[in-house]
Amino acid sequence: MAKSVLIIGAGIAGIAAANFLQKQNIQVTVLEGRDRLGGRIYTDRTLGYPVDLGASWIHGIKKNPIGKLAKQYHLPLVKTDYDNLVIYDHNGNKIREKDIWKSWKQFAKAIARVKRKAESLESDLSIARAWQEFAKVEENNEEQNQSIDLIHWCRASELLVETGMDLERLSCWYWDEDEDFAGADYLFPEGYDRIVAQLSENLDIRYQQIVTQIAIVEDGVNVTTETDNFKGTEAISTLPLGVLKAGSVQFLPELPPNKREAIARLEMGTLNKIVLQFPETFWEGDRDLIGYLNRENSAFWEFFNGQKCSGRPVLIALTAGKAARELENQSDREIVSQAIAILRRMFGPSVPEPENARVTRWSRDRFSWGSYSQIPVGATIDDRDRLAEAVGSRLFFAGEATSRDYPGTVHGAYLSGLRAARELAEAIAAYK
Ligand SMILES: Cc1cc2nc3c(=O)[nH]c(=O)nc-3n(C[C@H](O)[C@H](O)[C@H](O)COP(=O)(O)OP(=O)(O)OC[C@H]3O[C@@H](n4cnc5c(N)ncnc54)[C@H](O)[C@@H]3O)c2cc1C
Repeated sequence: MAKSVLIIGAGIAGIAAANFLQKQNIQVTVLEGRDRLGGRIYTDRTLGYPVDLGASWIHGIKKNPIGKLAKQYHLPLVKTDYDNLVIYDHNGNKIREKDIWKSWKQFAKAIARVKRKAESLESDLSIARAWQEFAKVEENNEEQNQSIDLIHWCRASELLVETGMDLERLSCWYWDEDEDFAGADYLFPEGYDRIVAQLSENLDIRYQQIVTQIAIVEDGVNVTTETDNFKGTEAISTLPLGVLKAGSVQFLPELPPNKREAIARLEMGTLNKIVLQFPETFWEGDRDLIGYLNRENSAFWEFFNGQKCSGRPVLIALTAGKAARELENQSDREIVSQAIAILRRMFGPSVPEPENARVTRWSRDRFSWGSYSQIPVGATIDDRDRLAEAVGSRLFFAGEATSRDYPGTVHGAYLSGLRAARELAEAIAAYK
């Protein structure tokens, strides 16, 4: 019987899987709920130039498959460096560089101690609790408020903004269990979506097909969308963890208990971006990152200098975790004015109103319900493997949350798509 595979989701995982299978001469149809490609790779061009509202960076270029694709497709890249950083306090004082590096060292020592101590305990605990018990930072820094604030800034930058998860939820045992590629980080000045566009050439992609049911039947898989029915001999689901958690797609028969439990245990973190385009630059344009010593615990710790990539006077405020989710309840105008208020504390009252702004709300996006998956207390890294397991020989799973080694990244999602496609191809070969 001729094979025809259905792939659910036209993010990088789904497109990677489709591309692989089509090259094996297997007929593939991709079903996508949105009216565009890329999922959490989302390049906005409404400002007249590309701005990535989802993924921006290739994290670690060496041997990174996304770096290889960029080279293969001749896509220009811009190198960035998180260490090229400046930090201001709420009175507009610039922190001395040597104080920043001293705090990074203190933070690195403290978090290593926290992790070591936590791992000697019988059960996992949140980073926030473990930090409180074992960091010993406050005791060592009596009367040194700025130094403590700086260590808290490092913690927020490394843990909160990086994972999008509140430290009260984030697992101390597993938060950094993923692997890294070596080398510098790079941005796509023409937009991250160029990668997905290139990979998806000649694929049969059906847009605005919002999947509501995936049923394994005797001779294949039936997929029902809000408007149509599709029949395949096999299927690959790349539905994000947030969508699986929301339960908006029914599986028939029900997914096995170990997969359902893993879905319930893992969580989505939230990272949002507020893109602010100004008439001109008022910050140090050669810096990559501008930090805010957020003593009052506002939603804002970091502003990324978008000028390096876009050539325009653009700052991108990054907000994460609960503060980011709460901010999503407000209007764009209110969110922007809060970001501007923080910039005025850092750079003074002359900071102008932005000419243009774009605001993301990833935790309310019905096609992802969050930015990327994380391991909270109560879940383990094995839950990612449970998420990745095929159901029988017809239904396969991919997506960033299924990646044990590289979760929450574009390269992890891409590799998961290839892994699921290989599993499917092997299953076909086995019953030929
Ligand atoms: C703000 C932000 C910043 C990030 N920054 C980086 C970064 O700098 N570097 C990096 O490597 N990674 C980054 N990431 C993570 C990266 O974007 C993701 O890990 C990766 O893109 C996930 O790919 P995926 O194919 O697994 O999922 P997705 O891209 O979410 O693809 C899943 C697809 O399924 C579709 N879908 C969902 N529900 C349905 C349905 N019911 N019916 C049909 N289709 C459906 C979705 O629309 C989507 O297109 C960032 C993510 C966010 C949100």
